[in-house]
Amino acid sequence: MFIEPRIGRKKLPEGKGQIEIICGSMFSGKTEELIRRLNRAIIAKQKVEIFKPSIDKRYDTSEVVSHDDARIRSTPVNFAEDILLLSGDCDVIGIDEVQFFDSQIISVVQKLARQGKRVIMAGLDMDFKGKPFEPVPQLMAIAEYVTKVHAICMKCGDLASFSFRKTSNEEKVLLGEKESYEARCRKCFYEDLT
Ligand SMILES: Nc1ncnc2c1ncn2[C@@H]1O[C@H](COP(=O)(O)OP(=O)(O)O)[C@@H](O)[C@H]1O
Ligand SMILES: Cc1cn([C@H]2C[C@H](O)[C@@H](COP(=O)(O)O)O2)c(=O)[nH]c1=O
Ligand SMILES: [Zn+2]
Repeated sequence: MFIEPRIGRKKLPEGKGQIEIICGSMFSGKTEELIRRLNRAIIAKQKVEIFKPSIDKRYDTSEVVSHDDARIRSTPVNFAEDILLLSGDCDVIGIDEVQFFDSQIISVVQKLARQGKRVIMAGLDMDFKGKPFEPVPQLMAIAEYVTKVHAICMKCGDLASFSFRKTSNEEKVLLGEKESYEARCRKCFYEDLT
């Protein structure tokens, strides 16, 4: 389990922020882990702002919601730059579904960390073809802390790192949950990839 290197009521000094990213396949617990870290920051009475891309309307238009219905308030935004404008003087920033943001997200999170903020993101590291899902690989490179979580393969029960798409749609972005995707291990993913 991720243990915060520091937490408390004092603001991080200017320039001493940090970037954390939680990545993995669908159903691997990224959103649950993001909510867990944000709730602990709220308990520590830190000022927390949470964002998600406004295209993600799966379970709720404003809340961040896990597949198991864990929920936390959030602000939907259209562009990465909106996060800079809306984060104000908060201490901690949470961002879910970070794979759907434009490439500006990289400079945005770097600026926030240099302002002394703790930035915690969750997102898919690979798409339905098993290819890296930009901008997540670049965010992993600049993060101080990278956590990769795993789901359970729906075919064999091993650990899963891939998101298998069950429909023939070839668009990279296709919102969905269990009706359209299932978690798979490497073997079971490539066996059925067309
Ligand atoms: N194949 C699976 N492997 C693991 N958890 C699953 C699976 N299918 C459904 N779940 C549920 O999904 C929850 C994780 O949801 P969530 O945090 O939203 O994942 P993610 O954000 O990575 O898609 C688990 O606690 C579990 O209840
Ligand atoms: C693999 C893959 C997924 N998506 C979509 C499907 C879901 O709406 C989200 C991922 O949600 P989760 O919280 O990680 O379960 O992304 C997509 O658009 N394209 C893909 O290749
Ligand atoms: Zn498998």
